[in-house]
Amino acid sequence: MKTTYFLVNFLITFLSVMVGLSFSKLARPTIPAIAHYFGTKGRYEEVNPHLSDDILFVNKSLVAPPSPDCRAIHMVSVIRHGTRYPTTKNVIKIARLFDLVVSQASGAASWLSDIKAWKMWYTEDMDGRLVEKGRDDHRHLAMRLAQSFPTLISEDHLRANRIEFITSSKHRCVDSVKAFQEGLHRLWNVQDMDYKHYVDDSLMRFFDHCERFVESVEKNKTALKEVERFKSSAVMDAVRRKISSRLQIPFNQITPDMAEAAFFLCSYEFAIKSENSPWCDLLDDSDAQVLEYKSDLKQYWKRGYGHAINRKSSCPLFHDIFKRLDKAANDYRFGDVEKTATIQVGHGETLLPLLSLMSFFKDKKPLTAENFSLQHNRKFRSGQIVPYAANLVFVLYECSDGLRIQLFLNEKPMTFPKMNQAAPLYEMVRKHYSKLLNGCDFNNECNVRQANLRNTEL
Ligand SMILES: O=P(O)(O)O[C@H]1[C@H](OP(=O)(O)O)[C@@H](OP(=O)(O)O)[C@H](O)[C@@H](O)[C@H]1OP(=O)(O)O
Repeated sequence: MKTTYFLVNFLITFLSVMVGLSFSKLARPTIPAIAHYFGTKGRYEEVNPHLSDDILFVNKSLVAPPSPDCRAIHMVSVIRHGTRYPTTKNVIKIARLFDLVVSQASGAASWLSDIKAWKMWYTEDMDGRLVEKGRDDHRHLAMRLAQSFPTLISEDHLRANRIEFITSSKHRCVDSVKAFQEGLHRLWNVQDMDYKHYVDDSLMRFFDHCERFVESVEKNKTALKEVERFKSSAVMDAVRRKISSRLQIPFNQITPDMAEAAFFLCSYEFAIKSENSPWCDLLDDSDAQVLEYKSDLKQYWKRGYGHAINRKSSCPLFHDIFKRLDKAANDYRFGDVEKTATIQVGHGETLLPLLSLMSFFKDKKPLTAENFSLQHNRKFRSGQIVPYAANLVFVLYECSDGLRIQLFLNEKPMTFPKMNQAAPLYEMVRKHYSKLLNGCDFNNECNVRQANLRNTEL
C-alpha cells in the first residue's frame, strides 16, 4: 500500500515536471518581448501586426479613395529594402560578444546554457545583404500594394511599361526591387516578361552625393557626439551593470558596444529566422528602451533633424517626387497619364531625411544624451517609421473638385504636417511646400563653400 502510494506520488510529480517543462517550452512566446524596440532592425510586422496572421491582408477601408468620386491617377512610392543580414561592422561586434560570453560567463540560468549552445553563424561577407525573409517582405508588399491600388499597379500597366522601377545600387536594394517585381509576376502568373529597373544613386543614395553632408556629418566625428555621450551616460551604465551581473562578467568588459551587440543579436535572430533567441533573455524591457534610444539618437543626428544638412541632402528626391506628380497631373489634363506608378527602393537613410525635410515626426525638443527620460513619448521613433520594407506612398487622385493627394506610411494614411485633411487638394500641398519646391537646391545646399563647416544647426 505504502509502495503504491509513493509510486503514484512519484508519477504525479514526474508528470507535472514534464508537463511543466514542455509547457514552459511551448509557453515561450514566438515574438521577443522587446521586439517593438528594435528600431531600424525591426520587422515590418511590428508596425502592422495583423500581417503575422495574413501576410496578404489589405484593409480596403484604409486605402479607399478619399471619396467615391475620386480616381487614383498616379503613385510614387519610396521603399526601404527588406530584412537584411547585419553589416560587417556589426558581425564583428556580435562575434566578440559571443566569444566573451562563451569564455567567461557563468551561472545556472537555463538561457545561459542555451546561449552557450548557440552557434555563431554570421560571417563578415554577409555584410548587409538581403535575406530570404527580406525578399518575401518585398514580394508580399508588392502584392498588397497591387491589391490596394489596382488601377495603378496592374498586369496591363506592367506589360505596357507604365510602372517604373528605380533602385539604389546597393545589393540589398537591387535584390529587393527584383523581389518586388517577382511578387507582381507571381500575383498575375506572368512568365514571359523580363524584370527591368534603373539604378539611380543620385536619387536613392543622395546622401553619398551631398558633399556638405559627407564632410560635416558622415566624416565628422563630433556630428554624432550625442550618441557618444549617451554611450557613457548613467542609464547606459545601468544596462551594462545588469548584463554584467546576469552573465557574471566584469562590468568593464560589457562595453556599450557589447550591450548593443546583444540587442542586435536578438533582433537579427528574430527578423531573419523568426526565432525568439536566448540572447533576448539578456535584456529586459528597460534595457531595450535605452538601446532603442541609442539607435534613435544615431538616426536623429545622422539622418533626421539633428543637422539641417541631413534633411536638405534629400532635396533631389523631394523634387523628383513632385516632378512625377506634376507630370501625372499635366498628362491627365491633356489626355492619358503615361506612367501610373513609380517604385523607388532605397535605405532608412533615404526615407528618414525625406520625412524630416517634409516635417514629419518632429519633436518639440531635440533628442539628446541627457533627455532620454523626457523623450518616452517622442514622435521620432525609428522602429515605427522605418522598419525593414518601410514605405512612403504618395497617391494622386482626380476628384470632382480637382486633384487631391493622399500619403501612406507603411500602408497607413498619414496627414501632412499642419494640414488636418486626409487627402488635401494637390495645389494646397504644393503651396504648403512652396518654399522647398522653389528652393531646396542641391548645389546650394550640398556644395561646400565655407572652410569652417557648421554642424550644430537644428
Ligand atoms: O548599424 P548598421 O551597420 O546596421 O548601419 C547601417 C545602416 O543601418 P541602420 O542604421 O539604418 O539600421 C544602413 O541602412 P539601411 O537602411 O541600408 O539598412 C546603412 O546603409 C549602412 O551604411 C550602415 O550604416 P553605418 O554608417 O555603418 O552606421
